Amino acid sequence: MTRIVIRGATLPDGRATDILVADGIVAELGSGLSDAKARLIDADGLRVLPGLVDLHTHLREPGFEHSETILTGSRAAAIGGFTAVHAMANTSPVADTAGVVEQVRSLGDAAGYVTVRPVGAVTAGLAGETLAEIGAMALSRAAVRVFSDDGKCVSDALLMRRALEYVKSFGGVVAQHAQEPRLTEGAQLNEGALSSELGLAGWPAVAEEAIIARDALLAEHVGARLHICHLSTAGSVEVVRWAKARGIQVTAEVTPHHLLLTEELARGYDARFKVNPPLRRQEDVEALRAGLADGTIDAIATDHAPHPPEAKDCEWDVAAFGMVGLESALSVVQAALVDTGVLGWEDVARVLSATPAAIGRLEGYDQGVAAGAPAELTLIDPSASRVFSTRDLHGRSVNSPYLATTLPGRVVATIHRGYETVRDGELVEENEVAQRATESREEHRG
Ligand SMILES: NC(=O)N[C@@H](CC(=O)O)C(=O)O
Ligand SMILES: [Zn+2]
Ligand SMILES: [Zn+2]
Repeated sequence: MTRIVIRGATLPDGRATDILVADGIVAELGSGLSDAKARLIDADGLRVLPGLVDLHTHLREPGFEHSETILTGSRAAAIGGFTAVHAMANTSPVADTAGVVEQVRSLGDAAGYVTVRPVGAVTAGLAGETLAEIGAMALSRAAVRVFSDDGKCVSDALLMRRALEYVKSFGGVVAQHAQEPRLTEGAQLNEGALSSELGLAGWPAVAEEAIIARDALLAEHVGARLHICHLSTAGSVEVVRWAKARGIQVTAEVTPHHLLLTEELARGYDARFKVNPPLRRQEDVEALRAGLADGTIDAIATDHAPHPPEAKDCEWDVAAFGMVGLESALSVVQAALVDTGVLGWEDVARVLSATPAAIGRLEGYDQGVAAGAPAELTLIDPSASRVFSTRDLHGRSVNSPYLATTLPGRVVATIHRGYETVRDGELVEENEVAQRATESREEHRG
């Protein structure tokens, strides 16, 4: 197994340390560490973070491999500093049975860049009519804990109640895409002065807030865990704050793009900025940042949503909703939150690693960067700056809203299960990573 010495890294809390990685774990922290057999990484000026965990990634396989595959999406994740992702269920076939989630999980294991944890659908075929095989997916080898019809809202209150009752029995969580369907028919962008001016159908904040309020009350009634996907409005932050004060088991995520970008970008009709939920107003951005800072919002999740050029290089009203986000997430978080003084790096470690792992019931991420923890680490250079381009995108799709803009920070190395997936700022080659992944699985079996 690979041994790695990271020399002179800065921990999230600002202390400097060397780190010895051996046998898949963080073996030792301290100064003057050396090991004749180890690979040496000079981390002078670099910040070490616990491996990032994404609660909300669209990997598109099976079924939409021209947009992304489990391998290409895993590579995009690794170069973004992630060591685990939760793969959304809106594939074809839908991830609504044990067979599909086990396939997703094992393709992720074989690729070896990140831990791929499948999200199970709440309803069969995402059709919103009958429950999916929730129990079978939970008991399967994929051990699914997060269930979501993301892309669609579980709008039927009785089905939502039944799903919450079901997941409660094994400590799972329902992750809701909060969008009241009747209030958002044909919606193209945030509802307000801009949607009127552009003459496009608006997506009102109340369509999100009403579902969050309803589901928080259902979660309270059932005594189950509820998670809210991609919170996007100031009102949603207030509703979640109220629900938490009431003791309801609700958690919420926000995307990097909703923390940085606003609806004004829709003016150019460039469909790279078309996303669901839509980009909102500057007031909403401010409220989302404040919600993260005060703990109302628990996690940042990318909602990486790859789409091929034919679905994006077209008129705004027929273009697909969604933007890629894995490769840019940490830079956008630095720009929106760290460089603006809203969060420190310890907070970043919490909202991008420990808390999303806890919500997904993913083990090994509760200790942060500490001796004895699994070797899931990200080394970043916060002083770097780059004009973001397609060369920075490693998935199959290029629908990034950040192309040609300057973003701070850069991932220099990512370590997953004790081996490098990113080295000197470049992805480690596929065969090498797959080989290391196989070795690591064999060691853990033996
Ligand atoms: N976010 C998006 O705009 N699109 C997502 C679906 C979703 O997250 O709701 C997709 O699957 O493309
Ligand atoms: Zn969604
Ligand atoms: Zn999504």
